[in-house]
Amino acid sequence: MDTVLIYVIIGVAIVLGAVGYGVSLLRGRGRTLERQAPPARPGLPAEDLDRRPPAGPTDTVEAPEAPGAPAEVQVEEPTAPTAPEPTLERPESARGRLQRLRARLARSNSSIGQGLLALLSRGKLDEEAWEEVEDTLISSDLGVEATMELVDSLRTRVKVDGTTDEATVRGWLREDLLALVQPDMDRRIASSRVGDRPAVILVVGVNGTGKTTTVGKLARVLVAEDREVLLGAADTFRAAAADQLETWGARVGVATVRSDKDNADPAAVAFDAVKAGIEEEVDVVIIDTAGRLHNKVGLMDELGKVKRVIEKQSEIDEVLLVLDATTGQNGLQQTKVFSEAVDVTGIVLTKLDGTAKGGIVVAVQRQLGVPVKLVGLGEGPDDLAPFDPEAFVDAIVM
Ligand SMILES: Nc1nc2c(ncn2[C@@H]2O[C@H](COP(=O)(O)OP(=O)(O)OP(=O)(O)O)[C@@H](O)[C@H]2O)c(=O)[nH]1
Repeated sequence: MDTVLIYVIIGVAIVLGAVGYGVSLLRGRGRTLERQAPPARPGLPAEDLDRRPPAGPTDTVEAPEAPGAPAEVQVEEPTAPTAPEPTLERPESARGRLQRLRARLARSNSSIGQGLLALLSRGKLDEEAWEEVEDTLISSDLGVEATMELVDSLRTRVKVDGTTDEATVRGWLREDLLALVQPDMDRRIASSRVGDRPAVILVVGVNGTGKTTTVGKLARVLVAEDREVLLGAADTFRAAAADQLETWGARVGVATVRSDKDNADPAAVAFDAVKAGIEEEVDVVIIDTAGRLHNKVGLMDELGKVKRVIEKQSEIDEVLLVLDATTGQNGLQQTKVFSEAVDVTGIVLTKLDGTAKGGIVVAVQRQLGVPVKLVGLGEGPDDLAPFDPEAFVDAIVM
């Protein structure tokens, strides 16, 4: 009986040993298969090819010749999976943007210019004709005061010179319009470090005017000028605004300081953004704010707090007010409240591509006493241009 038991134990031991060996073989094979699987290659768009390091020759290992085996077997060494390289866009440089967008400007404003030239070049300019000139200018949102100035100047010139030659009239119109646009205003944007801190730009305006988009586009303008930029998502009212801003920034390698909480305190986000900008020694911090503020008191309170909190660490170098050109004179009324809450230093006039009322440039500068510094001429990422009075007037009268 004992002998039988011993044989059984020996038999079980042999079977277990064989099973264990088999399992270890399978495991080892599994590992080999994993290692050999080719790593997924991250796809890189064509324009990014120049950023890749030059590819080295493929490592090939010659297998020892085995009887009956093919002459040469190439075994590809598995390459370590590489993290996908961020593909950064190269924004268009600021110079020449308005020239590129001139056609859009001309398309929206040509009715003013052509209408005026047609009227002014008429043989005889009677009272009725001058009234039509006035109406055309007022309907372009130029404002009554500026319209009167322009018409008075043109009437005097026509009277003194006695000509209605089209080229001459065009020249006068160009000169007078340019004077109204005030070409001498300083339209530079504060975007360089001031001493040992970054420049700070606060962007304000009614909701839907294009603030977040403008902050994103402005970051691109500044990146193209080789500035190091940091964004602050202090529009905590609209949940998607921070994501939107972050996406704009990521496209050109610009970081965004934001809060993960909905309805976080915008002043706290603005504070953190400026703090990070100082620590990281960037050139400029741009802060987006919310526009949906129910009343004047709410607006004053919130923007006032954002401003005060930022100023605990740094001066604010630029307050850009974003205004939708298609809202015309009504939009202007709304913006007055903003200029009372913070000292606006420049205007961004968006959606100028969608209106035939380019006169709003003159009206807004007169009303707020600050220059239009940037104009939005489309939804494309590089459709924001520094405002150039001459190019603007040329697009109207040419
Ligand atoms: N055609 C045109 N559309 C523009 C321009 N600028 C902005 N937009 C569009 O305007 C819309 C509103 O832009 P946002 O940047 O979201 O507006 P916002 O002021 O940040 O809005 P809130 O966050 O709600 O305050 C978007 O569809 C933009 O693409 C422009 O210059 N031309």
